[in-house]
Amino acid sequence: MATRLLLPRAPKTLFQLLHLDSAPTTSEHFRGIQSFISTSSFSHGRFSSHGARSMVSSSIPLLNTADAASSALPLDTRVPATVSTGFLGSGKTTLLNHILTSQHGKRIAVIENEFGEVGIDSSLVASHSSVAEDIVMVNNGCLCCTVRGDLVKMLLKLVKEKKDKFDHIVIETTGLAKPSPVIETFCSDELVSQYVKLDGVVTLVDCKHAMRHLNEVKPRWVVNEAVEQVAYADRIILNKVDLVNDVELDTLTRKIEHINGIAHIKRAKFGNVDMDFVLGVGGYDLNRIDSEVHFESCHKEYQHCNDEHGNHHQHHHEHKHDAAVTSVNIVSEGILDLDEVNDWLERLVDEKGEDLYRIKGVISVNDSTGRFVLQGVHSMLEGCPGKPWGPNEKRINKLVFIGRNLDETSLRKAFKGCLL
Ligand SMILES: Nc1nc2c(ncn2[C@@H]2O[C@H](COP(=O)(O)OP(=O)(O)OP(=O)(O)O)[C@@H](O)[C@H]2O)c(=O)[nH]1
Repeated sequence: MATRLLLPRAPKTLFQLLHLDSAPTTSEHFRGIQSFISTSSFSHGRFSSHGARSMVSSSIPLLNTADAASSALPLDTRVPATVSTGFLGSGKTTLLNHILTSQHGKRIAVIENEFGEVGIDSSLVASHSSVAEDIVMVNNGCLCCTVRGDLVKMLLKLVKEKKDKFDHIVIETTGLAKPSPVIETFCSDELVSQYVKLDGVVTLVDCKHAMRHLNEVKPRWVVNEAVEQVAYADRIILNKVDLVNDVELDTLTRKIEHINGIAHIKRAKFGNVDMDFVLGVGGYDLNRIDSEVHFESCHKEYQHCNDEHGNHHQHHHEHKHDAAVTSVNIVSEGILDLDEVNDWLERLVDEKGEDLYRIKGVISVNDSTGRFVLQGVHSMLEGCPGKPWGPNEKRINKLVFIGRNLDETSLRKAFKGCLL
C-alpha cells in the first residue's frame, strides 16, 4: 500500500521555510502547505497511490516556492463545512435546528441524509428554520462509501448553483454512518476541496446511552460507529445531561477523553451550545493547530513528570498497546531533528495509515526559530511553519495521535529517537 509522507526531502526549501523569523504571512503559510503537501489519496476505504491529490488545496493553484515568494496570494475563500455526527437519537437534528434558529449571521446550507422514503428529519428541520435563505438538501441513503459520489455531487451543485446564497454548509450524517468517508471526501476529492473546506467534525453524544454503544464489542473488522464518531471529532457535545447524574457524566467524559484526547468537549441539554463551539472551529486549519493542541491535563503533569533529561512525561492514561481506538498525547520539551521526524512519520503512515485517524502536532525542529505545525487524517498529512517561539519560551513539542491499535510505547520511543 503506497503512501506519501508529510515532509518531502527538499532541504533547501525546508530550511528556507523554517528560518522564517516571524509568524508566516498568508503566502508563506501556503508555501508551507504546498511544500509539504501529501499526495496520497483514499479510495473506497483503501489508500492508493493513484491520482496525486492534496489533502488541503484551495481555489488558489498551488505555487512553487519561487513563485510564492513573489506573489501575494488571495484569501482562502472556500466555503467552510461542518460535519455533524453522532449515534441514533443523540440530538443531531436538535442541534441542527439550534444552528438554524440562532443568531450567528451565517446563512446555512444543510445536507441531510436519512433512510427511508419519508424525510422526517428534513421536515423537522425545514419547519424550524427561521431563515428563508437556508437551503436544505436531502440525500436518501447513508453518506458512506456507497453514496460518497452523491455527497460530492450535492456539494458541487451547492457551490456552483447557489454559491451566493449561503456562507456555511452543515452536513448531518445518519446515526449509523461512519464519519470517515465523509471526511475523506473533503481530503481527497480534488474538485470538492477546491470549493469547500472541512471546518470541523461535531459529534453529538447521548449521555444516557453512549457508554453502552461505546463499550459494545463488535466482531473483528467490524467498526464500532459510536467510537469512530468520537475519534474523528473536533468538538464533542455531551448531550442530554439532564438524563444522567454527575458520576455517570464524569465516567463518560473520561471514556471519551481516552478515545479522543484532543477534541473540545461541552456538556449540553438539547444541543444548546454557543455557535462558536460548532461553527468556524478551524479543525483542519494549520493556522489553528497551535491553539487546538492544548492538553490541559498534560500541562499540569508537565511540572511533575519530567524525566531525568527534562524532556518527557507520560499522559495520565497508561495504555501501552490498546486494540481499541485511543489517543496518545506526547508533550515534551526539546528540539527534534527534522530528518528523523520525516523518517518516522513516513514509516508510521506507511505502516499504520489506515489505523491512524487523526494526527495533530506543534513541534520544534532544528534550525527553526518558529513552531512547525502539522495535522493529518490517515496517511494524508500536511505541515507548515507556525508562530515563532518567544525568546524565553520553552520549546515544548505537542503531538497527538488518535487511532486504532496504537502502540504508545513505540510512539514515545520513536519520538524520543527524534530528539536532538
Ligand atoms: N431529555 C433530552 N432529550 C433530548 C435532548 N436533546 C434531544 N433530545 C430528544 O431526543 C430525541 C432525538 O433527538 P434528535 O435531535 O432527533 O436526534 P438525532 O440524532 O437527530 O436522531 P436520528 O436522526 O434518529 O439519529 C428527540 O425527541 C429530542 O427532542 C436533551 O438534551 N435532553
